[in-house]
Amino acid sequence: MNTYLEKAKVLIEALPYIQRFNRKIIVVKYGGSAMVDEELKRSVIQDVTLLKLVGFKPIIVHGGGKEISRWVSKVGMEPKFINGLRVTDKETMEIAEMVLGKVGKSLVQLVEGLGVKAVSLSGKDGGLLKVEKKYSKGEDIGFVGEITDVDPQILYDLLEKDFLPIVCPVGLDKDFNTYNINADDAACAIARAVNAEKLAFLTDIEGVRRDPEDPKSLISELHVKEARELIANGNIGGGMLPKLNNCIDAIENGVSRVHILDGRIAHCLLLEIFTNKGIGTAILGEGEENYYDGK
Ligand SMILES: NC(=[NH2+])NCCC[C@H](N)C(=O)O
Repeated sequence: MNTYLEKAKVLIEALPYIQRFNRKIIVVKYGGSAMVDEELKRSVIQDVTLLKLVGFKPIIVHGGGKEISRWVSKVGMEPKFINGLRVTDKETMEIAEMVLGKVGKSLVQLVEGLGVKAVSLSGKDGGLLKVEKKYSKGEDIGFVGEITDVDPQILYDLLEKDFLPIVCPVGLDKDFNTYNINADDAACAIARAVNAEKLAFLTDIEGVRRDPEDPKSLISELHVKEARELIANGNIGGGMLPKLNNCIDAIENGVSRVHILDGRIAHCLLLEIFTNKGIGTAILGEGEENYYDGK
């Protein structure tokens, strides 16, 4: 096939997806290596901006990457751990909130640079994320919150005005104290609350593996039922387990498809969303077939 035709084929493969996801909400959990490496960062932002410009409604939910730890040690604080979890005392929470705010604005800057209007906010804004204090095996780990309620109105308002919302996982409890939230949990809760068409996690692994030790055992499509079986049989590694549980939770609560993608691959979002085969793991609801037969 001549190369012009080949290029055209790549573009036309995207057509059914552009049609299908037009005006649909796609929540992207942005974290891991893709946040640290400048090249990758640019590629993620280009992808999300492109999704916006072809008519989807992306929402970014981001973590702080390694930036929070970096700033904690920069100000000379000793990180404290309980059960392997960092304790978020008042000072740590203050730094986390500052760093997350700064990360959000740096993403806004990149998106604006590509000609799309973006707004960064935290779960405090507009009462977006309400939390209660979370304990780890009964131990107090400080200002770490579990989401109890989501009010997505602020996101709808921003989307309606054509802004790209960029959310950091900080929320308030019933007494209006500030808490840090796990970014995966925040992305999942937001995707559920807005009935997102898609939720995509950018991670540091190719996707879900059939054998946790074998990088070549990537599962391209996984139905929730099979995902539950893999978990029950102990076939899901420690880091993937909470993610996969989040994926199942999202699918069971109205999100059509969840994607676990390798954020270390440049343009993983475009490769997943605009091709038939994708590059990561797509998790589908019961009885759902692939949309297209790949022809
Ligand atoms: N890992 C996979 N098998 N992905 C398939 C993706 C299909 C389609 N592009 C979608 O976004 O839904």
